[in-house]
Amino acid sequence: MTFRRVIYNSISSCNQHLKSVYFKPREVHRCVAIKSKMSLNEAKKIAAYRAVDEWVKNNTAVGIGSGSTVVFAVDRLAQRVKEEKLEVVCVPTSFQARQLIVENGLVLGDLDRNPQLNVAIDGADEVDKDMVLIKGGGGCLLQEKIVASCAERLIIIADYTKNSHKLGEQYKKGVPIEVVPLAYVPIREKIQKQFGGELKLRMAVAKAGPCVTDNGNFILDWNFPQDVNFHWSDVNRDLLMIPGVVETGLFVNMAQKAYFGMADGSVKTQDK
Ligand SMILES: O=C[C@H](O)[C@H](O)[C@H](O)COP(=O)(O)O
Repeated sequence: MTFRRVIYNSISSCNQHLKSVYFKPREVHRCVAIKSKMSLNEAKKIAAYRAVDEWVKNNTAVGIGSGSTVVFAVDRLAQRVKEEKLEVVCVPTSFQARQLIVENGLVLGDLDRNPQLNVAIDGADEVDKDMVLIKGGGGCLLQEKIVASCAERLIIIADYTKNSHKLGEQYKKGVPIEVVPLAYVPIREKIQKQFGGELKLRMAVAKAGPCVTDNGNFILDWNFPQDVNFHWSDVNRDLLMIPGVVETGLFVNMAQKAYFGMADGSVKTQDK
């Protein structure tokens, strides 16, 4: 097995689609499984580039989100830092984000030294009409929410498949909920009883057993009932009251603006 194949196989037990952006287009063409993602990647790229161009200014601290769309944002940020000699400190939301910052030669910060960020730029699994987000499809919700809460603005970058009227319309994997491992069974039962739906312990892909987050926790993916009109702010608060729930992938009243890369090459924006 070649070194590149080992890397390809090892990318993310939690987030398979990251593979498509870690490999150059030339290599993507060779792999049938990720070839169909090309237009989505172009959509992610135009959204990410536009958001970085509009929101990252000189002498600022920027939260760097996680996932496949953020790869393009970091790429653009690195270009701008080089070309415009921008001074920007980047605070990561995951191990993946930390690696992206370091590998792109950007200045790595942390919340100890940069507790207040000018902006955080992050992806989302779904964005509804009220700008409520589902995040955590790649298992990075906890640090993402902390970093977003420290930023003056949370700017979302995504492709057109994330743009929904109602949560659950496009993203079918449910709301990720990060939980302390020893409590996952009682938490699963409590949520099922209180809200209905089904919760699945997220399993790792290239590892036996469950997906373990950067914080050493498990993830329950809550496939919530589609026929209930949830008030997401209340649901989020109630979920967080359950002992052992560390964080939810529901981001309510956090994002101010979303950029969606569209299939026709345009970028659609949505404001809170
Ligand atoms: O846990 C992962 C993060 O919340 C991502 O921002 C989210 O899953 C969107 O990722 P992507 O840009 O790969 O669609």
